Amino acid sequence: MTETLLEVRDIVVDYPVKGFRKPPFRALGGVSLEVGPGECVGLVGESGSGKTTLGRAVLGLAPVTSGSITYRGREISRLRHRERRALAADLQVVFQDPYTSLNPSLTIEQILTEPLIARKTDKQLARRRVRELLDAVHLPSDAGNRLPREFSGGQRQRVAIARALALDPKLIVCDEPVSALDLSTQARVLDLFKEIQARTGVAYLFVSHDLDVVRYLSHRVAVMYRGEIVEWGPASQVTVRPEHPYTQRLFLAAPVADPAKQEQRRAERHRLLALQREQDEQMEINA
Ligand SMILES: Nc1ncnc2c1ncn2[C@@H]1O[C@H](COP(=O)(O)OP(=O)(O)OP(=O)(O)O)[C@@H](O)[C@H]1O
Repeated sequence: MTETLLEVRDIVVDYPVKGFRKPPFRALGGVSLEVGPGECVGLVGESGSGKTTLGRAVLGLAPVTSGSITYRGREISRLRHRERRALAADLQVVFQDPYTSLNPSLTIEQILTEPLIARKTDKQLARRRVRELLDAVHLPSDAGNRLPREFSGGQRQRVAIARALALDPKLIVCDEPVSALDLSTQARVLDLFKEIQARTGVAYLFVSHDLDVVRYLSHRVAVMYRGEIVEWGPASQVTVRPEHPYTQRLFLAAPVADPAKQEQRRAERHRLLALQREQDEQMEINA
């Protein structure tokens, strides 16, 4: 990748903590990565490692204490509301839960035309665009007249993807977009993400706790642990020959087909995680 679309440099995010004079909670402790045009960067790590926070920081939804986020060379981490709205065509998001991310009282057509109408797109053009979008995510053309509750989880996620695509974005932050779906639906939605990327050249910052998902889609992978990126590089390297001990442990946790091997991995992982916790606790005591 020669050009950089998104560049995150030393981002620190502190969440305020309720309570008198309580110090804020540092969710990201100086994180850097980049995403090239048309690239998929996978973000993996256990629950609480800061993946969602990083995605939210890119979208302007997390309180950035320091560091910079540049999109096509422009600093975007502290934009005003209006400037952020102007950027919405380029930066989009698909959330985890297709059951709560769509307005239940709007038809699919209304959901898909909303961002277009907000950009003053002519009504007829908007209608044509809805048909294109439904086609792009392999939903029938009459889906537009129906409500979200008439669709399965996988179909709803297709609607959410169509909505994200409505304004031809350059980058989509995908926050665990398949983890609420059953396995066979997951595979079909992942194929759709791949197909759309090949056709439109959109880039993804793809957050997932599932290494197989990340391995399948990503060109580069960042591994997060306790608010930091502990390993970053080409997917072929990070997912096949991880160098950082934490990544190696994380990979041991990934499910495998053979139950005996799975059990062996599980025991090994428990041992390593217990060891890690002990070391972390010791470091905290010493600090
Ligand atoms: N709004 C918030 N206020 C305070 N703390 C928060 C907030 N959002 C997240 N955190 C904390 O920041 C840390 C990172 O959370 P984050 O959701 O980014 O992790 P994650 O890796 O995406 O986890 P998961 O996979 O469970 O979603 C966690 O300890 C979490 O409790």
